[in-house]
Amino acid sequence: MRRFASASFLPPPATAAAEAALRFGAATTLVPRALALTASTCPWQRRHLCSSSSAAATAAAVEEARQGRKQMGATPQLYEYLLANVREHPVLRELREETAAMRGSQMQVSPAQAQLLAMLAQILGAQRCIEVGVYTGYSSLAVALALPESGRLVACERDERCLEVAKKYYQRAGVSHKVDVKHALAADSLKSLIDGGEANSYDFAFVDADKRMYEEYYELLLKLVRVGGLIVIDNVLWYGRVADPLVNDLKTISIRNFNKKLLEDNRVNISMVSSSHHISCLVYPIVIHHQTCKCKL
Ligand SMILES: C[S@@+](CC[C@H](N)C(=O)[O-])C[C@H]1O[C@@H](n2cnc3c(N)ncnc32)[C@H](O)[C@@H]1O
Repeated sequence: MRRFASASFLPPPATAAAEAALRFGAATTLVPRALALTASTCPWQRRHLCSSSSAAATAAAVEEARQGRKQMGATPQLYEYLLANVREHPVLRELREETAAMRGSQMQVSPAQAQLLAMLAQILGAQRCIEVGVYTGYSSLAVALALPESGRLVACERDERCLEVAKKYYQRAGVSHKVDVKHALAADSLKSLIDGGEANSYDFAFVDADKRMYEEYYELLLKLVRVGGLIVIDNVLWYGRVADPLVNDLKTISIRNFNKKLLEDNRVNISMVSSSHHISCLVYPIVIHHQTCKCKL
């Protein structure tokens, strides 16, 4: 039995022309073989927070997040360029702007990451998705927008106030009917899905919540995601800390152990992505309906 596990994401955008193009049509292609992607990437936000990080580096990273330069490894100039070249739905942009003023805004995936998540779901032909760790909804909204009308995204989050923001933007973007919000501890929500007979019925999952629970989420998601589906796991490089033998806090150790487990787990195929902005470009051809398409290709 093979599944894929992969991880992480992205930044925002920009042009009006690009905005209109963001609604992905229903994907129709299913992965032909039983594969599971397990990979993850380091969040752009805290790229300077590697082991040897000084207080100054930390402050720089915080300032960077505050300003929205959330692309790991990107200079301000490169980040601006990324923003100008990533398609971001206008409602995603509004959500990103509202979230920027909120506590924890550095947790939000970047627009480029969200774009990659949405494309992965689209390539998979995903109909049924799960997100663990919604925050204010940026990544979940990006995936929901990419799902067909009949698609469903189970959005697991424990923080009610964050969910209020997320739900507002699901509605604004016209995708509320696709999102099943689970306000509870994510592990409990995932267990409920399994108990409800939904094992092996999901195509795609994104994990972006408490790091010390990754192994448990992974095992639960392996039950829920079908063979040939994809599990994307954020933050597996933990801003470089996993590679620093001098860093041994509990979260870092958990992620290190989790990565080792994935490496040795022959139930899945894995791909560890070191930084989304190192990916040159993924282009997924779509059917264009000339009367309605406003895409600038
Ligand atoms: C990194 S943020 C998610 C960011 C989100 N993917 C986005 O793009 O905006 C992590 C979220 O996980 C939630 N979380 C942490 N532990 C959780 C748990 N045990 N159950 C449910 N949600 C949890 C936090 O409340 C937080 O909102």
